[in-house]
Amino acid sequence: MQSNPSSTGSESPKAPFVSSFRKDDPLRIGLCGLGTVGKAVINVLQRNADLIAHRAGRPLSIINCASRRYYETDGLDPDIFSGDVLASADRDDVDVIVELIGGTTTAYELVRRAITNGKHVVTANKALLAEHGNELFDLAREHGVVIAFEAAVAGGIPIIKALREGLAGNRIDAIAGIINGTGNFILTEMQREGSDFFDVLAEAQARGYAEADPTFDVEGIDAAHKLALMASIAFGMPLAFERTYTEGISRLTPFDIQHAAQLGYIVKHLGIARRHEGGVELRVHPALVPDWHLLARIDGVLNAVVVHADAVGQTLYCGAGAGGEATASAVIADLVDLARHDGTSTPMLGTLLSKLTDQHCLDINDVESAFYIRLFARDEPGVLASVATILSNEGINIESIMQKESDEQNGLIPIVLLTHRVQESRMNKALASMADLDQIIGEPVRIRVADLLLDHRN
Ligand SMILES: NC(=O)c1ccc[n+]([C@@H]2O[C@H](COP(=O)([O-])OP(=O)(O)OC[C@H]3O[C@@H](n4cnc5c(N)ncnc54)[C@H](O)[C@@H]3O)[C@@H](O)[C@H]2O)c1
Ligand SMILES: N[C@@H](CCO)C(=O)O
Ligand code: NA
Repeated sequence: MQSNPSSTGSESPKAPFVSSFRKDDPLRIGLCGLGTVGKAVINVLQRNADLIAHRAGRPLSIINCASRRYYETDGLDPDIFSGDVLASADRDDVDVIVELIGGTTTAYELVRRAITNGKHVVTANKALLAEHGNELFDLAREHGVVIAFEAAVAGGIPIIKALREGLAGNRIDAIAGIINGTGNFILTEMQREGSDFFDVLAEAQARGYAEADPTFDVEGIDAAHKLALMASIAFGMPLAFERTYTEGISRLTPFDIQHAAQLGYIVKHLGIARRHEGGVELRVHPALVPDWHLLARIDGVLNAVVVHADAVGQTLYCGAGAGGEATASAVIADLVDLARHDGTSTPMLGTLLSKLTDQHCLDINDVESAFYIRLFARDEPGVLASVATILSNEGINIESIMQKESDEQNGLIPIVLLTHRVQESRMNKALASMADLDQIIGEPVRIRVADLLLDHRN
């Protein structure tokens, strides 16, 4: 593969890797990891070989494939298979390593080794990039190669290309999205069928949506990985995964999902990144989305990202956020980019790495939201008045309140209320005071109401 160090925007500070073959020769791929995504990459590359070669201007050829196990059904010549992924990075005949093994240990070693050997890397591994990206992107820059990662964020949706290239003329003010397919699949089933959390998780795993460690999906870590990557491009800042506020869906109950629906809201798990005067807000958590909003209608494994930008306004990107072929679509798009040109002319994070500027990340306690609150109270007079007094003492206005019939089994009354916007620290104080009331049983539940800056009412 030929690199052009003088191309505008190049991140290569030193002599780039120049391979021995001409532009019309195949792009030589070392595919590492033959799981859900790896197998799908093979399938799609084989099925659409001619049209991909036409578009790329040359064939894309897997010349080496490494994974723990090989199956005949993987559809590859067994002669190109090896059990040693790290050895793929040392081969002289490989131009690009496609890292689809996942995790942050061997994958980290593999990617470092590929880069130091002058190979481009295409990866779907958001955990690796969110945790080690600042170092790995720098390493790639030093060696004149790129790390391409469209598949790492929102699966098949071309959101990285949209943020980095399509919106390059805009100041991006906010991003809000459903960016974990497993989580959205679980919430959709809980909402529609009142299904049990763990049954739905098992189905998402069987369909190949979930991470090797599904805690990453259900505790919001995977979404935070993806949000950090998008925020870096949108705001021109280094990756700030460790400063992203992260809360998952594992404590949501069908009770709250159904009560939110009665109030006109659908519970979704959102990643939100927003620019403020004094910094940025990076947060991942469940949120109530008004049922008329487009994001409320994104169901199952679908992902959707809304971007708010100064020139274009709001744009919405929607599609399959997980699954083999959908993710393979994004992996192959990156490979086609590399086959067409060397890729080093587009900054990997949309801004030259040397020009990225760190931003202050707001503490979640300083962020303002409206809240859904649910309490279980003893069926005694005065409890509503006590709750209202606590809220009023913190300057919190109530938007609406629902007091339900007492539950026949435990004799407790569910109280569900919506508040106006308030700083999170004040809400936390109010919740602590409510929990201290004798009549309140168990921990109060609070879910933020999404403030999406949008009005897609239709
Ligand atoms: N599945 C999805 O929908 C999806 C979507 C987007 C991104 N991703 C990302 O893509 C990557 C792969 O995901 P997947 O779902 O295909 O995972 P998977 O578990 O199905 O496949 C991983 C493959 O890599 C192999 N492997 C792992 N460690 C290895 C090692 N040390 N040596 C040799 N082989 C090894 C495994 O044997 C397996 O074949 C992950 O980073 C994941 O986060 C997955
Ligand atoms: N486990 C991830 C895969 C796609 O990144 C999800 O469910 O969204
Ligand atoms: Na994508």
